[in-house]
Amino acid sequence: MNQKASLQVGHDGVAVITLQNPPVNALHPAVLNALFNCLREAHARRDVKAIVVTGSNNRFSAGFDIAEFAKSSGGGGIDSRINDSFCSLLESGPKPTVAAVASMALGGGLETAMACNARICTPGTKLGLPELQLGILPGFGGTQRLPRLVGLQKAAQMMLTSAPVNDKKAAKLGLVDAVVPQGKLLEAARAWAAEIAAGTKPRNFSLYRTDKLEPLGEALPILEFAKAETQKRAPHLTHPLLCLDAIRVGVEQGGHAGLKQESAAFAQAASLDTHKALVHIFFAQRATKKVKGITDAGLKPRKMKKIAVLGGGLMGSGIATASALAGMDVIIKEVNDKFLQSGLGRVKSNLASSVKRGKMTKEAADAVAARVKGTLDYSDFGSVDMVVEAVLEDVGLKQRIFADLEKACRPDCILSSNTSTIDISVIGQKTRAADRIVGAHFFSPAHIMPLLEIVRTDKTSPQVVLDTLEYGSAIKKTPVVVGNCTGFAVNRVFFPYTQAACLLVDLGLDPYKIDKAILGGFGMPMGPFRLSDLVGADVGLHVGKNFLESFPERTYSAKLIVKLNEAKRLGEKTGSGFYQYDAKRKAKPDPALAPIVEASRKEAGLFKGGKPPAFSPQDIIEFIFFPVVNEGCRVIAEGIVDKPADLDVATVLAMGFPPYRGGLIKWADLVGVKHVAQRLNQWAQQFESAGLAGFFKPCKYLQDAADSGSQLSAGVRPGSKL
Ligand SMILES: C[C@H](O)CC(=O)SCCNC(=O)CCNC(=O)[C@H](O)C(C)(C)COP(=O)(O)OP(=O)(O)OC[C@H]1O[C@@H](n2cnc3c(N)ncnc32)[C@H](O)[C@@H]1OP(=O)(O)O
Repeated sequence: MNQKASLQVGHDGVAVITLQNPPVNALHPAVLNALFNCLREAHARRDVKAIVVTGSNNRFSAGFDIAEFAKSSGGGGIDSRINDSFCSLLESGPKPTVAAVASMALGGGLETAMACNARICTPGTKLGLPELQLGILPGFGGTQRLPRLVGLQKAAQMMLTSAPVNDKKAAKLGLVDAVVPQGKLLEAARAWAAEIAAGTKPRNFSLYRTDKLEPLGEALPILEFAKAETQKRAPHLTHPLLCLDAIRVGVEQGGHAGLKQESAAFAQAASLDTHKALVHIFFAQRATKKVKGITDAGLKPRKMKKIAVLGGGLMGSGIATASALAGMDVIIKEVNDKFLQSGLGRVKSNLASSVKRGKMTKEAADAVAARVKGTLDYSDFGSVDMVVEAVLEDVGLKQRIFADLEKACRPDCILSSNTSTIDISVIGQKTRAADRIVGAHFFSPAHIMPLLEIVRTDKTSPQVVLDTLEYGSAIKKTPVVVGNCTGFAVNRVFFPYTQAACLLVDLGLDPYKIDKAILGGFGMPMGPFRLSDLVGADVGLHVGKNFLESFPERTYSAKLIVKLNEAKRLGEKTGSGFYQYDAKRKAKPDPALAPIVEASRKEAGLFKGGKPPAFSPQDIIEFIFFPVVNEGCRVIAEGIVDKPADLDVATVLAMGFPPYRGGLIKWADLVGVKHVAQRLNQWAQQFESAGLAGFFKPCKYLQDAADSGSQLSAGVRPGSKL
């Protein structure tokens, strides 16, 4: 069995307990059990005077085994009594303990280390309590020991942000007692443990320390402030408040009372859907890199060393920036010197803004910028491994470019397009290079947004998909492989989003009320109308036409967007759209929108005046998102995504769908598939006479899941007919 802990006693009388569970020594219950048994043995043995706890493969531990959370409902079977006893055995057993920490001590890993009487780590180690990211809180005493080791202010910040600290910071804060080179770690930890046993070094008990804790009069306001900030920043989340509460009880009533509160709070947080959703996203995000028929086909990914970007506009310069930041040499090609210089300038200003935000030094930024060269022709293209085309959305232009690229590039060079609306097969129609043509769809701003949609056609070779996956990972994006269709996965799934919102307005609802329900009520970063203003009503109109052409039976042709275009209210870029904007692009409701809304309603003929229909914020959320779920189900059924969870990751990373709701499809499962189907059917019937049944009618995948009681996340069953 790979999940264990082993015990070795040296001539110095120090027992070394090693946690073993590759790759990150996650604390599976079997590992915890073995640790407990090793500890009991070490404490009992006469030849042992002190104990060192460490991890195999130069890593301490990434915390409790998250896969256990996914298996069980509610807390992964963590039993607070056992946790209490293993940590108190580490801290207050007969013999002193020292944690020898390399590489990482996260979550339960750090909590194990904090229960030891001293901690020594290696350079580069990251230490933190990221449990809140998983919808839970520290459950092995972290809420009590961290504040006592580093002070309340810092501890609360570390837990609430889930951000780890590095070895230097940890030493400064007093979280670790020493930092030593990797080769000296065990030796130093053994010596430290022996010295504690000999009484030449103090034996510290984190749970009982008070020297770092702020006095009560200061501590309580710190926690109150943190609570108020959390409620403002994350109004939908309960578990951060449960965490703060456990800290407060410990500060007020002592560490043991705090531990008790922590256990109760942990159990409560673990029973909530937020926890299930966030654990799902944790694994889903890692699984996007595993694609059937691609990553299991025995192929070896090639590393991209030099890439060319066609077009130095907003997207092209962002793609060039991300690639250069990953250490690649980059050529930007433009049509004239003026455009080229502005493209190169954009790369520099992207980097300058990273310097300004303290993300990198000026020297590092200069070195990255030096890797980006400009050109006006194809003479250098023979040396590039991959091209990303990011020119205007014009089929003819793209086809000409790809024909030129076929001549200018090596026959193994990947030819990719960043198009968001054009069929990838059509782009490559004038070449004989269909097997190495692929979509590389970035989201704006390309150097910041974390998602990369990799669009494969039925001709794209598995090797090219694999290499593009490797490129995506290299530039620190989460790559999701999708099939070729209108809108690919993200834009396609989200096309009913604005349409449903416009339909609600035509039914008599106030657009600002709709945005409020989706923003504050649901937790999207912005409502559909604010988003439309950001993207531009002209772009919205163009994309809407694409969908109308591809899916006429289920597209609500929103007049509201047409009317905004007619009024030249295109959104942020023209200073007004659904909202009006000040010089700082701050949005304000605009009374001048009313006649446009009225004209749209008149043309739609769905609202006869009087009182608008009663829609609660929850109704608004469901009316807008259930058609989005329905389209997501079509995308799953058609095999556009490799697995439903890919859609969850894509919607979270590209659209800002709240991760604590699990992504689009997981959310629908948590809400209840039957409920989703029932409401869609109800609206399909209600709006049939207005010709809108198709907009709502559940697709077969969704209806079948509702009828059979299965989850949408389960994916298409082999052999099922959809
Ligand atoms: C009671 C306690 O308070 C509760 C807890 O401890 S909850 C756990 C708290 N710990 C965490 O949240 C840490 C989660 N892990 C991470 O942040 C990152 O994985 C890491 C920083 C450790 C490593 O990152 P990176 O090098 O990019 O590798 P990454 O791909 O993420 O992980 C490597 C593998 O380890 C797995 N893994 C990482 N942490 C894990 C954990 N705690 N449990 C189970 N598996 C874990 C990943 O799923 C991945 O598996 P795969 O190769 O099969 O996809």
